Amino acid sequence: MKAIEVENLVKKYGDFEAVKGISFDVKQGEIFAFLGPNGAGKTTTVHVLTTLLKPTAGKAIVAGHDVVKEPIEVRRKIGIVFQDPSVDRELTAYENMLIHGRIYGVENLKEKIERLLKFVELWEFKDRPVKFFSGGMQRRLEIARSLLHEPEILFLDEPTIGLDPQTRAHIWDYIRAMKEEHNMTIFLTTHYMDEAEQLADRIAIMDHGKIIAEGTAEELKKLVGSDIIYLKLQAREELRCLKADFIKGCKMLPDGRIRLDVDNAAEALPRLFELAKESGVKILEVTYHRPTLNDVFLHLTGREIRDEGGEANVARMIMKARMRR
Ligand SMILES: Nc1ncnc2c1ncn2[C@@H]1O[C@H](COP(=O)(O)OP(=O)(O)OP(=O)(O)O)[C@@H](O)[C@H]1O
Repeated sequence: MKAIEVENLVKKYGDFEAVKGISFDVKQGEIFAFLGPNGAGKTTTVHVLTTLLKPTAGKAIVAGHDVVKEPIEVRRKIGIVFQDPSVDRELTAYENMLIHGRIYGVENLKEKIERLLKFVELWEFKDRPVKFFSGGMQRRLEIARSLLHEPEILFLDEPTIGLDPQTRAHIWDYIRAMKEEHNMTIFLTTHYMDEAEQLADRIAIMDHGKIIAEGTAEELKKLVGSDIIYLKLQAREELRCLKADFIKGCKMLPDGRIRLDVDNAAEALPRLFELAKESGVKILEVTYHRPTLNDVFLHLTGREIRDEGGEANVARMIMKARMRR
C-alpha cells in the first residue's frame, strides 16, 4: 500500500517556482529520502505534505487523505520533526512532552511519555530544562515528542543537521528502530549522502525543484557505471576527453578534473597511462573508486552536493528561523 502519493506537485513563492511538478510514491513501512543540496526544494515539499503550505498545483495524498481537502485528517496521522528547533527551551523534557500530548489529546499519556523518553535515552534527564541539553539531546526529544500520538508517517527534515558524527549515528539507530519495531513510514530530507545511503530504502535526488533520479542507492549508482577514475592534468589546456574502447564515459568537471567511467579501474589504469603518453597529456594525479551517491549527483548535474560544515549550517538554520518569524 502507498503511504504517500504525489502527482505533478508545484509550489510557487510569488513568481519563483521552488517545486516544479514533482511526482513520486512512498510505500507503507519504507524509509524514503529526499536527497539534494540546500535550496533544492526539499523543505518546501515537506511543508506541503504536512499541510503547512498549500500547493500551487498538483495533488498529494498522505496517509490516504488529500493534503488540501482533508488537512486535519492528514495532521492526525503524521508526526513532524522540523529543521528548526521547536521544543520550549525553558521547560523540562517531561513538560515539553506533557504539553504536546495534552494538545493532541493523547490517551495513557504518562506511560507513553515514559516509554518514549526511555526509547530516546532521555528518561534520566526528564526533569532538566531543555536549555541545558546538547543539540543531539534536543533532536532526540523532538523525535520522542513527534511520536507521542503514534503517527503512521513520520516526516524528518534534515534530522541530523549540525550534529557530530557520533550523535548522527545514534539518531540513525532510532530511525531504523522506528521502522523495524513499529513498521512506521519515514520520509526524510537530507543533504548528507551517507545519511541517505545508510538509512533509506529508496532515494529521490532533488535539484532546483525537480526530482532528477529515483531508486535504491544501488540502482542510482548504476546510473554512473562501474568504476570511476578522476584525473588531474598538468595544464588546463590539456583538458579534453580521452577516447578508447575501455572508456565508457568521460566528463570534464568544472573544478578542472576529468572523470572517466570504466568497467574495471585496476585494469584500465595502465592502459590509461599509455593512452595519455600517446596523446601527449601529462597526468598529475589519479584517484579511482566505486561510485557513490556523490558521483551520481555529479554525473546528473555536473556539480557536487556541497556539505557545508556544521557551523555554517547552524548559522543558516538560525537565519531561516528568523526569516520565518
Ligand atoms: N518563504 C519563501 N519565500 C520565497 N522563497 C522561498 C521561501 N522558502 C523557500 N524559498 C526558496 O525556495 C527554494 C527551495 O527552498 P527549500 O527550503 O524548500 O529548499 P531545501 O532543499 O529544503 O533547502 P534547505 O536544506 O536549505 O532547507 C530556495 O531557493 C529558497 O530560497
